[in-house]
Amino acid sequence: MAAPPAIPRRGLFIGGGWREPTLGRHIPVINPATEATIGDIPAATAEDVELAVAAGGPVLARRREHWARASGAVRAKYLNAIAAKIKEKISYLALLETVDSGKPKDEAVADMDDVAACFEYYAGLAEALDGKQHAPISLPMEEFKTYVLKEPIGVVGLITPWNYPLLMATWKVAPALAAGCTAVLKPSELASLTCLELGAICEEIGLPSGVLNIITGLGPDAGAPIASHPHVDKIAFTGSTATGKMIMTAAAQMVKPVSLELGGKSPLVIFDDVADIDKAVEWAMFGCFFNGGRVCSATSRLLLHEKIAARFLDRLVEWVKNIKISDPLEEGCRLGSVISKGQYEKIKKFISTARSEGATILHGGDRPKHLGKGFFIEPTIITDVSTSMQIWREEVFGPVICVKVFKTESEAVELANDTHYGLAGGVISDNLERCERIAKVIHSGIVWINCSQPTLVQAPWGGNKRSGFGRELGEWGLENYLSVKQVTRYCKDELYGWYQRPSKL
Ligand SMILES: NC(=O)c1ccc[n+]([C@@H]2O[C@H](COP(=O)([O-])OP(=O)(O)OC[C@H]3O[C@@H](n4cnc5c(N)ncnc54)[C@H](O)[C@@H]3O)[C@@H](O)[C@H]2O)c1
Ligand SMILES: C[N+](C)(C)CC=O
Repeated sequence: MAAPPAIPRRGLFIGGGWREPTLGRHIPVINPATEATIGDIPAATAEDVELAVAAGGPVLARRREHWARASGAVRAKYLNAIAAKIKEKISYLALLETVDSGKPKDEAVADMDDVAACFEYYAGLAEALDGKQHAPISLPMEEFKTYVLKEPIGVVGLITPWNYPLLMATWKVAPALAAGCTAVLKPSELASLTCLELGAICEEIGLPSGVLNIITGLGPDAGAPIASHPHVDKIAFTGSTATGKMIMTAAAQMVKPVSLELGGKSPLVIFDDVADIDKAVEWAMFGCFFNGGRVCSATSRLLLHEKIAARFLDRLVEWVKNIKISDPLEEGCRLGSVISKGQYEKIKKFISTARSEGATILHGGDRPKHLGKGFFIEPTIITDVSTSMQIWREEVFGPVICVKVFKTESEAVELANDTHYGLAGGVISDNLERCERIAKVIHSGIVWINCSQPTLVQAPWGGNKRSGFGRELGEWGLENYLSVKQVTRYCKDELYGWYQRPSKL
C-alpha cells in the first residue's frame, strides 16, 4: 500500500500570496477511507472574497489589465509551466487527492494526467487566439469595414465540486486564464487540498499575482459571496442542480453570465445483438462504478433488452464481485470510499428507499464486510425498478446502478429520455446504424456509442435540461471566457448623406 502523503497546511491564495482567513476559521480534512482527521483547510468568508476580488484595488486592477492585454503566447507560457509542474508532482498530487476524496489511487493518477493535458491544451488555444483577433466580417457594402475582437470577460468566479477536485477546477481555470481572465476559484470544502497545491504551483512558476486566487470554505460562506459579487463578471459553476439554481438566481440580479454544469441521471441502453456480452458488461460497470459512481455523467440507469437481460445481469454480478474494494491507497483498488459520512448516509437512504418502494437489491447495498472503518459502500445493482421510483429519477452520485428491461427500440428511447436531466447517454449495439439513430434522439449534450464515460479535452462537454447549459472543454471551453467585440469603421471620404448639410452662411 502507498504511504499516505504529508498534508501541507495552507492559507488562502490571494494576490499571489498566502493569507489566513479573516475570521481565523478552519475546516477539518477527514480521510473518508479511515475516518481520521488528517489536516485542515481555511474557511473563507465574504471578507476574504472581498480581498480576492477587489481589495487589491487599483494595483490589482492594473495587473489584471496586464494579464488581459498580454498576448496569448505569453499566457501560454505560464499554462505550459503549470502543466510541467503538475507532471513533476503527479504522484504526490494523486496521493493527496486519494486521501482527501477516497478515490482509488490509480484513478487519481489518471486525473492528474488529465489535469496536465488540459493546461497544455488551453496553452495551445491561447496561442491560437492571437491569430483569430481582427477576424474580418464579410459585408454587402463598401462604406463600412468590420472586424471582431475576442476579449477576456474580466474577473471570473469558478465554483467547483468534490468528485474530481483538481480536474473540475482545471476545466475552468485553464481556459479562463488562456482567455486572459483573472479568476477566483472556490473548490468544494469536501476536497480542496489539490486545488490549494495549484496555488503553490502558480507561486512556484511565477504566475503574475492576482491572476488566480484560491478561496476555500463552505458554499454559503465563500461561494455565495463570489456569485453575488458586483465585480465578478461571470460565474462558471459545476455542482448540484439545487446549488446551480441558487447561483443563477444570485447572478441574475446583476445580469451576470453563468455557465452551469449540473447533475445527471444518464441512461445506457444495451441491445440484444451484442456478440460480446462481457465487453458490454465492462462498459456498464465503467459507466457507474468508476470513481465510485460520483460522476456527473454516470450512466446510472441501465436499460437492457429483454432477450439478454437475465444473462447480462448474471454476468454483471460476477464481474462486480471481482471489483477490489479497499483503502484507495492499496494497489489494484478499483472502488474506494465515498467522500464523507453525509454522502454515505445519503446513499444508504437511496438504497433503503428503493427497497421500501418495491425494488430488488440484486447485489450490494451495504458496507463491505471486510471493511470495518471508512465510508465504504458495495457496488449496488437494483432491479424491479419502476419509473416513478426515486432511484430511477434522482441522482445518487455513488456506486448504485438501477436496471430496467425494454422490448423495443422506441420503448428504450422513451425510457432513456424519461428524465429531467440531459447530460449524457450511451447505446451499445453491434448495429451501428441503430446506434447513430439513437444518438440523434437521446436528449443530452453527450452520447457515447459502444462505451460509456470517455472524456476528451478536445470535445465539448455539458448538458441540456436540468443538467445545465454552456459547454466546457475544446474551443467551446475557451469561448466561455471570451466576450466578442464588433469594431466597425466608416471608410469613405464623403459624407454619409442621410441628413441635409446646412447651408454655409
Ligand atoms: N455536469 C458536470 O460536468 C458535473 C461534473 C462534476 C459534478 N457535477 C455535479 O456536482 C454535484 C456534486 O458535487 P457537490 O456535491 O460538490 O455539489 P454542490 O452543489 O453541493 O457544491 C458544488 C460547489 O458549490 C459550492 N456551494 C454550495 N452552496 C453554495 C451557494 N449557496 N453558493 C455558492 N456556492 C455554493 C460548494 O461549496 C461547492 O464548491 C453532482 O450533482 C454532480 O452531478 C456535474
Ligand atoms: C467528466 N468527468 C467524468 C471527468 C467528470 C464528471 O463528473
